[in-house]
Amino acid sequence: MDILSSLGIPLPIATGVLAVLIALIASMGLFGKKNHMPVEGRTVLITGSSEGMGRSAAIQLAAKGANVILVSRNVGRLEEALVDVKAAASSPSTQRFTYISADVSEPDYAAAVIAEATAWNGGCSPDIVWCVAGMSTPLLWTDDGSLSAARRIMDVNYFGSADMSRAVLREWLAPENSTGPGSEPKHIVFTASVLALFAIAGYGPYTPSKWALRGLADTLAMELNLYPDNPVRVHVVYPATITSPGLERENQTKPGVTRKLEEGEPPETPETVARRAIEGLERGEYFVAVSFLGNLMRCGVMGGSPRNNWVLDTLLGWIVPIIYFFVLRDMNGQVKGWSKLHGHPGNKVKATDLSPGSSMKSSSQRGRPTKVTKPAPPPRGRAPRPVAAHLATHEAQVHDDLADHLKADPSSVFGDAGMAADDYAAAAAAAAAMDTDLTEDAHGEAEPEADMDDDHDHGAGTASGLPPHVDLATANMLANGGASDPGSTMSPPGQDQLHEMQHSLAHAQHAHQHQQQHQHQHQHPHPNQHQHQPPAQMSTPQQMQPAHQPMDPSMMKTTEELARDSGYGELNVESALAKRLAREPGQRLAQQRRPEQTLNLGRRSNVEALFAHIAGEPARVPCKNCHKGHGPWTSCVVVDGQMCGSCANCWFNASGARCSFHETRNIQVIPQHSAILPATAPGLAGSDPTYRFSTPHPLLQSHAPAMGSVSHAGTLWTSNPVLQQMVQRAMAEVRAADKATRQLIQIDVTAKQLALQIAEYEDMVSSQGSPGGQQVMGDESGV
Ligand SMILES: NC(=O)C1=CN([C@@H]2O[C@H](COP(=O)(O)OP(=O)(O)OC[C@H]3O[C@@H](n4cnc5c(N)ncnc54)[C@H](OP(=O)(O)O)[C@@H]3O)[C@@H](O)[C@H]2O)C=CC1
Ligand SMILES: CCCCCCCCCCCCCCCC(=O)[C@@H](N)CO
Repeated sequence: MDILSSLGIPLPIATGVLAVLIALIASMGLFGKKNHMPVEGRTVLITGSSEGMGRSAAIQLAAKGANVILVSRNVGRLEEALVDVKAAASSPSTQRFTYISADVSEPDYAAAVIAEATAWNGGCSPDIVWCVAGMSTPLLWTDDGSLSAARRIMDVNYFGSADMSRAVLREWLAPENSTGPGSEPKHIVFTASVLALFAIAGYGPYTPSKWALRGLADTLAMELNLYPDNPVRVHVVYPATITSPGLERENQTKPGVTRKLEEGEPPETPETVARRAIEGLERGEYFVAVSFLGNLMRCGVMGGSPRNNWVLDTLLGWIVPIIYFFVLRDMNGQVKGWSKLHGHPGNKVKATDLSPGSSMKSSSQRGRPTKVTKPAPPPRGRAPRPVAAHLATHEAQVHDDLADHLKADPSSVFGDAGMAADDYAAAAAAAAAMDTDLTEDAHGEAEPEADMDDDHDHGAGTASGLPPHVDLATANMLANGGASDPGSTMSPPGQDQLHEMQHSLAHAQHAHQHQQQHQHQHQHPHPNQHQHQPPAQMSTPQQMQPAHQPMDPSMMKTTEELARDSGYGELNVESALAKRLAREPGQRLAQQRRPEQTLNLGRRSNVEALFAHIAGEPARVPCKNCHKGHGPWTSCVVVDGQMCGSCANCWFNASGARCSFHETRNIQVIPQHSAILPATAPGLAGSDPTYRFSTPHPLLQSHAPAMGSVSHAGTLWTSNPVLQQMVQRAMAEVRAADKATRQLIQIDVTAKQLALQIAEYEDMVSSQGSPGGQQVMGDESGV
């Protein structure tokens, strides 16, 4: 009831609602004995079941005795999910499980999937089909890319489910498949969202796709009466926020105001949502809401839809408009308040506009490139929100994976390299613009996106839509490891020269390495890692004040090596995050609380957890679970910006959702973009030791935003082992270098210094009027 009282809803109404709710629960007890959707021995096909709620539903239905067919695109993740689903089976000897890789957005994909499923199932079509596959790219409606996002989302969320329902209904409803009026019904389940019951600002590209599902379901609910001999039930599930990989992805583009508005309904884990959804299906509900507010919202929209319970739904339906009077007043007030506080959304760079390194400028400047930052044609319209990349990266990467059966990990696309959606857009643009020799990781994301552009109109929002200053800045970051600030980028000639110098330096170093291939491997940043280096990587001593531990290069071990030293042999390093961490300098040996315990390192996320434990930074105050002595290892370690903020211990064997550091537990502190983290966030920083918004070191200040791209924003390098390692690595590199290499390093350092000075000068010019060109506090925190 918290939300109600906080919304100022009078007590009598709240009490009335409560009374009806109690009646509702009681009536469920009275009417709810029969299981309307038994699954034991039956076959369930679930789309979108490799991750998130779909995966949890598959596991729980397996535990209830169902045979399960998983459907999604990424084979690697399907295989992983299949292992967990099999492990949950209640009678493993008789239950059967498989997966089918398919893209639900492909026109006419479903008939083939149903045919394959039917063949696998001994000629019988699945008894229950649950369409869960979905995606979301929250944006303001006038943002760049929102329309192409809407089309894409409609293809996945609506047509993906519509096609599947049609394919399976053509099977189920065929005359030769009649089973008689009394037979156990088949079930087609759609997955919508509470947003299909109550819309909030910022979900324009998404909400209609879910409303459309409601329309289709109502249609089918009536149409299915045409087939009394082929009983089929249709259902729609309405989750609110689910702490899934999908949520992490959508948060990359979510407008600040949207985050604020959705705080009213607390996030739930995929397991909880799946469990409540299944309970509702078993009760025989048509519209399945999985929370109290969800149920209220459901009763508020019933219109001509079939009711779960005519009496209660109607009673609640009378009350809900009164509640909405207050809710809408409050929410519209919040939106107006937001606009008062933050100004016209188009007049400033929103959180997601910020490429790493750009800083919030004074309001007169926001989003408007200056002469210096704008060397080529002006950007179109308002400050661009390069979102097409968000759409394209995860998605295109999966396409790519499917094509060559790579087991890459798109779920960590945004997290793994520490690059946000925007960075990928910029990276792609930069790649196109400069024909840069991007490192592997960047290729992985940038190229498929280019492919996507052929099919969709995303390209307009990315490569061509981005103002050149972003392209160049990001290209610079990619090329030299991040020493640039898009808000203050050098002019193209300077950039080009620097780039060339670096290019030749890289070549020379490479050649040199070939000549003397020896102990270099530990000191030399891996080519992939190079782009993740915070900007100060090769800075001069007066900038970096190297850590005073003298370092023996041969002492430095990678995380993977330390994992082996800790007794974990044979590791399957598959996910992008694991790959990255494996190469990073290890910080510690992993010490198990129970050394006799054998950890399941066949699971990719567990390898990530192990590596994170070795490479990460110890939390100042352990999370609640570690404090209680849970988790495999003896210390509480986090890798900034990874694993949804949860610690390595909690990430092990779970999604970390229970970790008290988990970002969705503390939604206000999730950085929209780490580049705009508030310099100080009293209370927040204090309450969560993993978020340390210390004022950037003065020497790093101008580069702190760029460091956002490597998820170290706001962390003092002196207290950050990764940065320390970087300094040490740089020292080691120089010490180990011979004369020729040292000369090259000297050129590199000088070039970077020059670039820094140009950048700083530009920053100064472009921030005239804003206080010192300093990072202005981010506006997403509500602080
Ligand atoms: N997360 C949330 O806050 C909410 C989510 N929802 C809805 O609930 C459902 C589940 O959400 P969530 O748990 O977050 O899901 P996730 O985003 O975590 O997972 C999505 C699943 O769908 C699959 N998928 C995505 N696109 C396609 C595609 N084109 N073809 C085939 N499979 C695809 C993914 O696998 P792969 O990438 O391998 O294809 C994955 O298995 C979705 O329909 C979502 O819209 C509703 C309310 C809130
Ligand atoms: C009578 C009723 C009272 C209403 C109270 C209003 C509370 C607003 C909650 C909005 C929650 C939005 C969750 C979005 C989930 C989703 O679908 C996306 N995450 C997917 O992208």
